Amino acid sequence: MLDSNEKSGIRDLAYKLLVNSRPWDAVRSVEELRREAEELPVGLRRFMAEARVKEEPLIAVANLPVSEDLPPTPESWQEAHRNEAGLLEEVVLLLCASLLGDPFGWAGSQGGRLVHDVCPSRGMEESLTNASSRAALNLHTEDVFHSCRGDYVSLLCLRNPDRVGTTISRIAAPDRLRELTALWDDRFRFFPDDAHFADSAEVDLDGRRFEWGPVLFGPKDDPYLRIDPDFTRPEPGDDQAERSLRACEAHLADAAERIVLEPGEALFVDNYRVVHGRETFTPRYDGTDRWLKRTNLIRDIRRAYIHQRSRSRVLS
Ligand SMILES: O=C(O)CCC(=O)C(=O)O
Ligand SMILES: [Fe+2]
Repeated sequence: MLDSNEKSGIRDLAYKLLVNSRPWDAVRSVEELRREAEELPVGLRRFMAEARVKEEPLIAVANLPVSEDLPPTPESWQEAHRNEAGLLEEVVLLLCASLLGDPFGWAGSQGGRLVHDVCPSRGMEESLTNASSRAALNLHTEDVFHSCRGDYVSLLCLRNPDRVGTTISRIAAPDRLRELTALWDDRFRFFPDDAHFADSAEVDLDGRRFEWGPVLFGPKDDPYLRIDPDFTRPEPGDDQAERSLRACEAHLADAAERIVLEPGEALFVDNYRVVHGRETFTPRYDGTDRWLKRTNLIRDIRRAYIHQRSRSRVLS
């Protein structure tokens, strides 16, 4: 929890960066943001450094600045982008996030933007994207399909008047999964989610490029996790893998908790240790809807450069 001096210091820093970087382009400014993050309050920097080395599953920072004259919640990310809605908050998120990792984007997701707007959109209410509302987002690893998926999903809340919960879960008792050895094998196909098919979500899974891999990997006693029930499929006929996958999902469902983000609160979700999702809600579409800014962070951007074969933070 930041105190009021720290909060206003962060506001001033973000504001200064923004006025010196017009027109705003997060990709162009990201290196400067990392440098300027050294001006953030020392308590925050130490807190984030410690959380990073300890691989804390969830890192919460409260009392970040949000503009008093925040514009109405946009009805889509495109509208947010066009109107540059919530730029100060975008810079605040990027500053804090860059203490943990390197922000990056996906060419096919929200137009390659580094910072996404999470707000309910008309026509998307039941979709499997973060523009949904009436349908829940199941607990998932972000961008499960890709070996360069983020190490963290960073969320900064601008508005959440109906106290809609973000759901989170992790492997609470690794021992209970010990028998499910299939989870450690490359017996699972991970498909891109619908957010990567902006205008063509009707492309069925079979038409999407996927990666093979395990659901559990890394430290045996406290494994990393890769799972998204909607986009993870064993090979047809591999009943053991299928059963193990369902058991793992049930384990995660049992351990699920909800976190209600408040305006000015940021949550950094370790995407290797924690799955996240969202409860259902009724969209308002009156400018007062729930609104988050979100960015993906990778701990070593070189993983992305190697995949991309170029120094680009926007992966395709
Ligand atoms: O809206 C939320 O709380 C999380 C949505 C989500 O899964 C995401 O943006 O990746
Ligand atoms: Fe997500």
